[in-house]
Amino acid sequence: MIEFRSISKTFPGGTTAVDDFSLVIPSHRTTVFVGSSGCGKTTLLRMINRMVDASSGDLEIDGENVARIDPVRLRRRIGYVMQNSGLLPHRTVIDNIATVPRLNGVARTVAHARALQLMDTVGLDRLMADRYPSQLSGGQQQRVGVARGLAVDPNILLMDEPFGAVDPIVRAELQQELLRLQRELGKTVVFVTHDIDEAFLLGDQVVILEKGARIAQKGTPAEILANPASDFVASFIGADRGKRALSIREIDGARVVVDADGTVAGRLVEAGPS
Ligand SMILES: Nc1ncnc2c1ncn2[C@@H]1O[C@H](COP(=O)(O)OP(=O)(O)OP(=O)(O)O)[C@@H](O)[C@H]1O
Repeated sequence: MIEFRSISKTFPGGTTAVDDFSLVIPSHRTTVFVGSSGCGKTTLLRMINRMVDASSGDLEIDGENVARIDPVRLRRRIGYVMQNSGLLPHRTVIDNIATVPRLNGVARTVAHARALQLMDTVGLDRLMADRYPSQLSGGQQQRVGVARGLAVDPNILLMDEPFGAVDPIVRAELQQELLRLQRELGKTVVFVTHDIDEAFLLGDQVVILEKGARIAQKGTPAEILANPASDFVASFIGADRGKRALSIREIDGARVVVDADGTVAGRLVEAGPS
C-alpha cells in the first residue's frame, strides 16, 4: 500500500504543483491519476520513487516513510515506464531491459535470460533482442519500456503516459496487453494519463485531479460514471454530452461497463486480479 498524507510540493520557482494531497493506493491494483496538463500528475508519481521530494507531508510505502529510504535504492526496486519509452539509444533491446538488474549486481547471463523471458511476457519476439531502439516501431519500443520496468520484479510499477505517443490502434493493443499482464502479475500499478477513457479502462481506482493535484473525485470507474461528484467531473467524463448511458456486459470473462455506443468505459473492480 502507498499512502500520501497531506503531501505538498512547491518547486523552487514558486509553483505549487501539489497542494495538500492525501490518498491511499491499495496494493495489487491499478490506480490511475487523470487530469489536464499541468495539474500535478507527474509530480505525484515521481514523489513515489523520490525523483521529486515533497516539500511537506508524509509518503509511505507499506508503512515505511520514503524520506528515510535511499533514493537510488528506492528507484532500483520500483519499475518506472515513461512516455517515449525512455530507452537508451546505444544499447540493444536486451541490454536496455537488463540495465537495472545489472546495476543491482545481477550477473550478465542471468539478467539476459530473465530479459528474454520478459520479452515473452510483454509480447515481443525474442528475435528483436539484438536490435537497437531506433530499429523498432513505437509500440514495440513501449513494450521494451514495460519489460524494462518489470525487470527487477518490482511490487510497484509507475507508468507516466506510457502509451501517449503511439497511434490509437497500437495504443488499444498496449492497453489490452497491460490488462492481461496485470491479471497475471497483480502489481501495484500507478498510471498517469490525461485520457479519461484510458483511465476508466485500466483503473481499479480512478483519481480525477484538478490544478494543484486537488482531488475532484476518486472511486471505481462505475462509481464515478454513475455519480459524478461535481459539474467539473461531469464535464471531464463527458456525462454532460449525454454520451454515457451505462450498461454492464461480459467480455472475455470480465464484467465491464460499456457506454451508450458500446465503448468499454471501465472494468468492474470484482474483475481485478485474483
Ligand atoms: N522541476 C520543476 N520546476 C518547476 N516547476 C515544475 C517542475 N516540474 C513541474 N513543474 C510545474 O508543476 C506543475 C505540475 O506539473 P506536472 O508535470 O506534475 O503536471 P502534469 O499533470 O503531469 O502535466 P502534463 O500532463 O502536461 O505532463 C506545472 O505547473 C509545472 O510547470
